[in-house]
Amino acid sequence: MARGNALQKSSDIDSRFLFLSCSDVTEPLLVEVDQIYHLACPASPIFYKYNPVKTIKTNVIGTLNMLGLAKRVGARILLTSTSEVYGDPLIHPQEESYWGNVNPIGVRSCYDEGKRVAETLMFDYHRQHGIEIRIARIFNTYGPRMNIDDGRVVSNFIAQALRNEPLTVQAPGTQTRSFCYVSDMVDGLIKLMEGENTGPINIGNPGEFTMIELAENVKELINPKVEIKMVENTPDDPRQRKPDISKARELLKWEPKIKLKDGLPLMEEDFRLRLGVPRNN
Ligand SMILES: O=C(O)[C@H]1O[C@H](OP(=O)(O)OP(=O)(O)OC[C@H]2O[C@@H](n3ccc(=O)[nH]c3=O)[C@H](O)[C@@H]2O)[C@H](O)[C@@H](O)[C@@H]1O
Repeated sequence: MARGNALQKSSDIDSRFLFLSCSDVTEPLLVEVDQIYHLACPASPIFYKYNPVKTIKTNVIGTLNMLGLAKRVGARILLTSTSEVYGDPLIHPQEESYWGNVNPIGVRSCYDEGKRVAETLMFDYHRQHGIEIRIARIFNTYGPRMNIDDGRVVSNFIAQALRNEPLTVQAPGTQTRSFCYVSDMVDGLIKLMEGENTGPINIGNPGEFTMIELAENVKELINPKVEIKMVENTPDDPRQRKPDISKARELLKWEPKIKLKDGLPLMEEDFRLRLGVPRNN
């Protein structure tokens, strides 16, 4: 639990949590904490590309501020890095020793290179100041309570199927992703924080799907009549992505439990409620 100035208790959410009003990781944060989960920065490409300067500030200045806080109070800090540090990967599946294939000046760089700098800062503070660090490389994650208009592929397809709108597969549709259910992800992050390994450690589900396969799965599950439409893609979209999770299995004794075919209906239920589309519609 955090204590400090600018604290505001939330009455409508779990009483174990306190929300910090005026909190922005690009500003110094004066609180007392034992552990820091540094999750900051939007992860949806639409959102992180909307204000790329703010995205890279969050990754660089935000990480410096969180490391400064960790140093001042002696806290352990976990950074949620990303599979995007591997860029458009030339080895498959991706293991942590791979240095990646990233465009340093592309439209995704604010996020990809931002997270790469964040990893560098974590290790520099660890080596120079002895800060206890943990780095997770998160692969695509989905689940209930995701923003309906988040813009990422799983939420897009589910919302489109429920609204009876075409599922927008970005060309060529053969690009792959590996989707991890949110409760598996949270479990992996807590195990990493509580364990003895700095990482980086891949946390993700190695089940790999093309975007056409994902669209077909969603169509079959939610709306067999919906159209699948090929649309233009955005620059630098990685062509393949699948985590090698040997390290997570061995060092954290963690592996995902929920397969995509079991996780999608849980997300569908939540989206139906929020979009007001009952099952018999
Ligand atoms: O979900 C995540 O956790 C990841 O989301 C993004 O990575 P990306 O894989 O590009 O996420 P999406 O926007 O969901 O795209 C995945 C694939 O689906 C395709 N897509 C997306 C949206 C859509 O409507 N249709 C569609 O075919 C994209 O072209 C891409 O190939 C972030 O950049 C990652 O850091 C983050 O870890």
